[in-house]
Amino acid sequence: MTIQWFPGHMTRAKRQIQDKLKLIDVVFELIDARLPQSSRNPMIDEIVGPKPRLVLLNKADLADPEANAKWLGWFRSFGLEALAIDANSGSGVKEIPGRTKALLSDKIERQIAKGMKPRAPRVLIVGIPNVGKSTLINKLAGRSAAITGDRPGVTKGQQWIRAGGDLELLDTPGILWPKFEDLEVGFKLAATGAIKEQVLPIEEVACHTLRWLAAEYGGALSERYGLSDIPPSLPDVAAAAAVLEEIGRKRGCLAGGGHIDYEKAAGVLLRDLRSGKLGRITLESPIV
Ligand SMILES: Nc1nc2c(ncn2[C@@H]2O[C@H](COP(=O)(O)OP(=O)(O)OP(=O)(O)O)[C@@H](O)[C@H]2O)c(=O)[nH]1
Repeated sequence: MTIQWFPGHMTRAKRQIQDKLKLIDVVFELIDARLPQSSRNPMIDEIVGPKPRLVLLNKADLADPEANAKWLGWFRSFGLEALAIDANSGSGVKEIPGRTKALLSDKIERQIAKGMKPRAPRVLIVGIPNVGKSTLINKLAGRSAAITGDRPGVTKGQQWIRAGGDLELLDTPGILWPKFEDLEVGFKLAATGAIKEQVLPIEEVACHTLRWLAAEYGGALSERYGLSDIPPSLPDVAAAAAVLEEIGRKRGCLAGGGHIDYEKAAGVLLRDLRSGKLGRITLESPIV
């Protein structure tokens, strides 16, 4: 589902999350490991405020392992606890309850000092559409998933999900808008499937993607499509279109009259990127 974000929607989304923050102990900020910058909400610090937060780089299985390590270091340098996970397979997910408790250790110690039995931390998962929020909820809940019923103060219809004995999750995650501030960000979000490709012309999305890929992963491109060496810098969209044409030719994406069907070629490239067939790829590096 692609949401059309207008200022009114953004204000409402922000307000809904801030209402839920009153009920929880910790926020899991889910971002796409392939686009840790562009898949973040630009107002996230303001929205979450001082509430403890765990940043989860999801889809880490599709992202470049070296880049994952760099990004984790980058988040930690800003004092944010961060983990790389794959909510689909569950890799890294087991570490989440322990990290959550570590984040809340002061609060837990205070409860113990008062003779209280520390309760399971209450969690809200937030992130942009399609980043894997529902997949993570299901994975965390696993077979021990149990809806614990309405509690006072919880929005009508909203429930807590018990994840093992360790966490309680609000069943409806907070949906945030991504960073739309420039067209390049839009192209990256479309390339990874975070926004529907119909929003932007697919050939343009593919050409922009080829420019990023050539810079960092030219070898993977040449290998996958049997292309001769691609220069690391494709100076403009026309140069990228020439590479797309070559991919189309190699893959038999033909329109009438022996012409290349660019739309088809773009579809091949983007499907390969999203499914990991081009290898593990991250489309942006931390700015240091
Ligand atoms: N490869 C990979 N795919 C993932 C991972 N997590 C989620 N996905 C896939 O990403 C897609 C979106 O996942 P969802 O859990 O529906 O995402 P969501 O954030 O709940 O989406 P909305 O309901 O649109 O807000 C699904 O096809 C998942 O299978 C992951 O860690 N790795």
